[in-house]
Amino acid sequence: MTSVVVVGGGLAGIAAAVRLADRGARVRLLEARAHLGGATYSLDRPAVAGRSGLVADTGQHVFLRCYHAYRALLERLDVAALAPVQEHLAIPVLHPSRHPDRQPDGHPDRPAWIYRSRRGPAPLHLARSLAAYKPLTPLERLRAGRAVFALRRVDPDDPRRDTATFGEWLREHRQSGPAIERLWGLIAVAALNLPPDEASLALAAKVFRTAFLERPEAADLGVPAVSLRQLHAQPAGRLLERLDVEVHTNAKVLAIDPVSDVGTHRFVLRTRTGELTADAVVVAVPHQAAARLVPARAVPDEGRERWARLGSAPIVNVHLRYDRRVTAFPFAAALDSPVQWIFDRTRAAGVDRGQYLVVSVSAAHAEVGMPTEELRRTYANAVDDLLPGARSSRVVESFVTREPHATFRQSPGTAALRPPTHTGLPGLTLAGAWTATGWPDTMEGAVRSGLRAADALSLTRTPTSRPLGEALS
Ligand SMILES: Cc1cc2nc3c(=O)[nH]c(=O)nc-3n(C[C@H](O)[C@H](O)[C@H](O)COP(=O)(O)OP(=O)(O)OC[C@H]3O[C@@H](n4cnc5c(N)ncnc54)[C@H](O)[C@@H]3O)c2cc1C
Repeated sequence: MTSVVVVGGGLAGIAAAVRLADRGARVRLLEARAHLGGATYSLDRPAVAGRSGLVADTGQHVFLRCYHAYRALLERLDVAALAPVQEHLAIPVLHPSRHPDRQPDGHPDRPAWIYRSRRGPAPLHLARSLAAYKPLTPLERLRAGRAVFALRRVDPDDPRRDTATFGEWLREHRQSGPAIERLWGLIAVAALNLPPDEASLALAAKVFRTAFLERPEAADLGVPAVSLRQLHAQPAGRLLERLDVEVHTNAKVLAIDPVSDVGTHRFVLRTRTGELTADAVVVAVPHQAAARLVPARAVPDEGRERWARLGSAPIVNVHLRYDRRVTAFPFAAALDSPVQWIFDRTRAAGVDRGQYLVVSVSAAHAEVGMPTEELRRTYANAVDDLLPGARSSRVVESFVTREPHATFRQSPGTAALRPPTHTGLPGLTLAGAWTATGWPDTMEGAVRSGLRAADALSLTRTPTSRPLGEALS
């Protein structure tokens, strides 16, 4: 039986381990931290003086109906029902009431909506929503419609598209500053973790084409109804155990040494507590860690140095717990506000009284270093401006989670820096949302990369009743 070590227990490593176990390999998964889940994890806030504790995700995660590999993994983990996808895309877009000029119908509480029509092919399924989108002027809406059709002709896989920013392309296509901020940026910043003026056109085209321009249902939004720990780490631990995968947490791999033996390779992996050997290795760690870990015989120095140039971009979440219910929206985007997106996480976090809202701030280069008190004050005030119900409520608990290296920096030029699955050493493959998946740094990219890295080891297939995303990698 081929023995494989998967290094890294994020979604890429979990997907690889499941696939390899399905293929009949003896699989061990080594994870540096105390838990599986990688970037998708949760922390416990203790109960204090009559207030219950809660489980907070360190970063709010959403997904789309077109995340086929990720959703197949949820199915395999038996948790798909805990991550419902809306029947039809519908995103309320809030405005602070102090901007009456841009209020839809002059009503302070009524949001604009980005939604899809129930009938009609893509991208016409967005026509009604765009025609009624009051944050843009009628001329801006018309020009946005034309840009939608032009974007269909941008091939995300064409390397020339990775030399320009999305912002440059939008301006070339007559999108005004407000249109970029109030429409395109709303999606692009959340999806690419960079503003349009810094994000790669190729990756933006991938997002907009896949989500909005090819299939009408593709962008229906999924939001976990439980914590990320309940959705990923815990069920993955259970499934891997059932599949006889040995999971070692607190097991940081310090070195991987290939050992050649008459034409075949074996690998010796060193951790703080000892060594283990394997026939094959999937390295599923973030790019900074991979650059240190992957042996030079697998990828030469200049290749690994390129990975460092992928850089990183931060995401900050501000968590606000109110003494009463302040909004009926399960989530909303916001304009003209420091708030980008806001999510009601009350039930998901196990909060039984009041309402627990999480503000998610992507491309948070300025915010990541701000003092916690300033972030709490700024965002609580901003939520007051967006949700009148919040003004008459009291914030009973607030805290901030920061992920300085949430994603790689998805700017032009990154396509050439992302490595393929195969390395120069047969038996050692790469996975991770940062590798060349064709997708941005997302949960979908992570799962796809893990499946591909497992398949690239070319183990013989053994029948399994519930294969994980066989057609997807
Ligand atoms: C705040 C935040 C919000 C996000 N929002 C979204 C979203 O809404 N939608 C979306 O699709 N994506 C989102 N993402 C991105 C998504 O989380 C990632 O793309 C995905 O989880 C990456 O998975 P991965 O397995 O490639 O890497 P990781 O999750 O980083 O896993 C790598 C694992 O390797 C381990 N490791 C590192 N070094 C070693 C070592 N030497 N030995 C052993 N183990 C090691 C790490 O501890 C980690 O567990 C978000 C990310 C963040 C941080």
